[in-house]
Amino acid sequence: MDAEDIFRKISVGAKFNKQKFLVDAQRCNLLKNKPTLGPLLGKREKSPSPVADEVTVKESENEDQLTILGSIRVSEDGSISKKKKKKTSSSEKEAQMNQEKINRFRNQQKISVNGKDVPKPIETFEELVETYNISEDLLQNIKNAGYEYPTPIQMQAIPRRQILACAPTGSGKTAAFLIPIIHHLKGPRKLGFRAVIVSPTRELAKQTHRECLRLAEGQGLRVHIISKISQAIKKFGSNSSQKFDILITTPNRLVYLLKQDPPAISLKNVEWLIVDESDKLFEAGVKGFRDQLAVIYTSCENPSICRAMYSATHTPVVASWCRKNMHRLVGVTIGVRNTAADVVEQQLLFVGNEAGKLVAFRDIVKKGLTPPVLIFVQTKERAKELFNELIYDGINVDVIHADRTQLQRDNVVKSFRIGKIWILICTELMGRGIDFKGVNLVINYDFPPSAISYIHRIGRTGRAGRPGKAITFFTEDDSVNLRSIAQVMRDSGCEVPDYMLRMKKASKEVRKQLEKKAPKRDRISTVPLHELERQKKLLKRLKLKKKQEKGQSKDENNVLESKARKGSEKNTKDLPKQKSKKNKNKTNKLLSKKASKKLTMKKKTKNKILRNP
Ligand SMILES: Nc1ncnc2c1ncn2[C@@H]1O[C@H](COP(=O)(O)OP(=O)(O)OP(=O)(O)O)[C@@H](O)[C@H]1O
Repeated sequence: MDAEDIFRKISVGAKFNKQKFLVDAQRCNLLKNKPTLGPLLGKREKSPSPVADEVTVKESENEDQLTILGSIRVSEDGSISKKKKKKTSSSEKEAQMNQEKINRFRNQQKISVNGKDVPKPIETFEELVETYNISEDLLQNIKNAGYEYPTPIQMQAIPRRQILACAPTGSGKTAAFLIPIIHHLKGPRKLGFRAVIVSPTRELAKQTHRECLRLAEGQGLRVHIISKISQAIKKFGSNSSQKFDILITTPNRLVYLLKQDPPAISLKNVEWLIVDESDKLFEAGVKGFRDQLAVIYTSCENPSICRAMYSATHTPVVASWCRKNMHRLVGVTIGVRNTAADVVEQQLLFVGNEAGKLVAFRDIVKKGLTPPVLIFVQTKERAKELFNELIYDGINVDVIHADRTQLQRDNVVKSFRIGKIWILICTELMGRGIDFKGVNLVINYDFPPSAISYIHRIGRTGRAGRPGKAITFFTEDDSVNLRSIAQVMRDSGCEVPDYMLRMKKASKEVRKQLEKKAPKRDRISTVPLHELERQKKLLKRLKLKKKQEKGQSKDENNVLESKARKGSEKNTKDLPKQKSKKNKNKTNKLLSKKASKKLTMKKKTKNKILRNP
């Protein structure tokens, strides 16, 4: 048995540092003489890098031996000798054993970490009291929320560190960042905001606000959300009492306040900055918030600030920014990055063409559908069209999109939460973060613009470990992202036809284009086009007629008004001109009183005359 055979036997399943191994292999002349090791060494033709050369020199004193795995050494003649074990102290041994235990636990929970001195994950919430000294009240709030055990992301993220966290949809990321904030702020102060949480939509900000109030109950912390800008300017400005602690906001509103002259809010005492849905907020362009995030980032001047980025999806842009800018960063990933929650049963449904979608949906309804259901479409126009179709089907349906007023949006969300609405048609606006408990089915009526969007959309079901289902309609026009979405499905254990995975990958440019601009689709309507045109014309004519009628009655009113004005002008010749409507009315009342007095006087004198001719 030669060195190579021994190496093969003992290296089954081991991970190698190619660079280091290259050096060792060279030392034993394995590279020159034994080409069979090629695949393990990567591209063999390449000469070792200067770093490798350096290592070769340093390790030259061991030239007669090839170190393969930690404690085993192979001499040139092939015999194995046990490396003299370095004497380890009992405390070192204990530390080693503890680390092994931690690693085993992380493996069980599918937690992977990177960074230096990563804190030990907690196994129970009670541990937070013992190890991190969190208050019994906070622990009680956690329990009152119904959280018995921490989820994997909570296990690893609650111990305070700057963090880049990636964990599946519905896995409890919100509490993972709220609990450490509530604990570390240690009650109210008069320093202005000390924690800022940025969310991409107002709906998500409101939801996080609610969760924060629930977890911070009894702690005295003042948790705010920016509802009305005008109110916020007065409330948080420099003249205010600075009696606020946590702010949950969308980037635009906060930036608006920061850009006032003088700024209507100060972030100088912020100790925590949380960027929720970080990959969304890092997106540049009209749909992204990158510039706004930069303004917020620079306004948080506190040098000991702790920043954390959370999302269910990981993008290299966020990761590289964090690596460059966040000191002692800890990276935490739960499960496999960029996969859908594995509790969601996913299905792709070929519907032929646009008209086929309505047929397919009605078919699903016929077979029986358990509400609540979310239906995603690509634009607000299509959301309105689909709503107009389904409203006549006798289904309890409503729609939410950016064109609806804030009050309407709030009411729809509320109604859907309490079960008043069974089916909610929505756009990408509701794709991220929204936690509707118990959504049974997500229908992607329009194909998602990217695999990332797909993961978030279908993540509205299957939350907190509950099962869920997602059906995605597709037509021949949806081939660009079919492959990547099929891959996401396969990665989370769903069956997909092989041909989808073999499809040609669309170029990055084409995919980006699709993300920026939704593809053109036939309108959603069962009414034939000519009938639709006829209805449109009819509606136009009706509107015009109404306008004309209004105009006519306006003209008539104008004539009457001008007559009345002339009359009153006569009576008010000696009065100063009245400006406001209120004053005008007062004058008219006064005049009419005077007139009626005159009239009664006249009548009285007339009667007198009549009585005493
Ligand atoms: N430890 C826990 N035990 C049980 N349920 C929990 C726990 N932590 C959070 N939850 C519940 O899980 C649900 C999902 O949590 P959350 O909204 O924080 O998910 P998320 O990871 O932020 O999802 P998304 O990526 O979609 O934003 C919520 O209803 C929340 O109340």
